[in-house]
Amino acid sequence: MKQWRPTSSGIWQGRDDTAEADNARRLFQTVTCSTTFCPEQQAGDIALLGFACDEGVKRNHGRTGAAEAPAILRRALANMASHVQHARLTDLGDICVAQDNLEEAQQALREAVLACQRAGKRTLVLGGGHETAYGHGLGVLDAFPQEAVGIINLDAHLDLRHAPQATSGTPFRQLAHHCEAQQRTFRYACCGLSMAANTQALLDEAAYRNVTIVEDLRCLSSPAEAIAQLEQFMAHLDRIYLTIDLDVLPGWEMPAVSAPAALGVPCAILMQLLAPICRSGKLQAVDLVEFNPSRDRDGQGAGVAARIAWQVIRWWG
Ligand SMILES: N=CN[C@@H](CCC(=O)O)C(=O)O
Ligand SMILES: [Mn+2]
Ligand SMILES: [Mn+2]
Repeated sequence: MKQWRPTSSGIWQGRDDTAEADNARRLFQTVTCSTTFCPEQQAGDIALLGFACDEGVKRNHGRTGAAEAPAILRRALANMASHVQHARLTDLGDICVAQDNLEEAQQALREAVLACQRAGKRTLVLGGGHETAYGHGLGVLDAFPQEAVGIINLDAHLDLRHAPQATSGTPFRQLAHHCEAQQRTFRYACCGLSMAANTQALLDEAAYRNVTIVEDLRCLSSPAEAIAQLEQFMAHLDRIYLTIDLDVLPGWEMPAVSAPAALGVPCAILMQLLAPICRSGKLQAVDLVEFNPSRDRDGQGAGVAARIAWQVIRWWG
């Protein structure tokens, strides 16, 4: 796979406490890394993939920098504790974009995800703008052709844009078209949506596609009601693909994105929404997208993003 590269040696590093106790381990000590892309030969329950891509955000007229996210997020995860309950991670490297060819990179991500899922692993993809979701989503749909696969997007934006080419604003419109072509039902929920950040045209498209919308205001005023709405959506699914656009968080908590949210759903509430999704027994794939390290402040955003990823891994185990 020409778009593939292994993770640089030296990324998974941290503080070594094992002289204190054998179980005083951190993720850098329990992750397995591979120098070739062979998911079926790797131990581990969760395949970690990076999508090193700026092209989707660039085409969507946003602030680029998301291509650096996989490396920065791995570094931020490396020093976090690895408990016995954790699902085990295997790092299967990055998919990169060659010569601005986003479509080719999304296809490479789709194939990599499918290979991981077929090898019995769940997939955790870090990086890129939300164009990551087209490749990741296709891979998950391919892996379970006969099952009801639902997408839960934690995001201020619907990303159902109509555009002449793929961007970070189009992935769910593209997945809807894919489902149509395959005569599959498109099952999509967007949670944390800001009405102020989505045009009437996008809301009309969402209504036409029967999208479940949980507004940011609902998440803030009544997390329990937001969870009930998500549980109703999940009840009809066999598998869940969860995609976390970090601009769902408030800008003060997550400055490191292309489009920081004025209001947003704070991490503490987001965790309450994540718990039932992660514990549903249906969660098959997760990604964290739109993280832009060049806009971070003192590593704050990286820390928040890594904590969310860590929590998913913990609850997934
Ligand atoms: N990934 C999607 N991003 C948003 C960006 C919004 C903005 O730049 O304000 C979108 O396309 O709607
Ligand atoms: Mn998005
Ligand atoms: Mn967004």
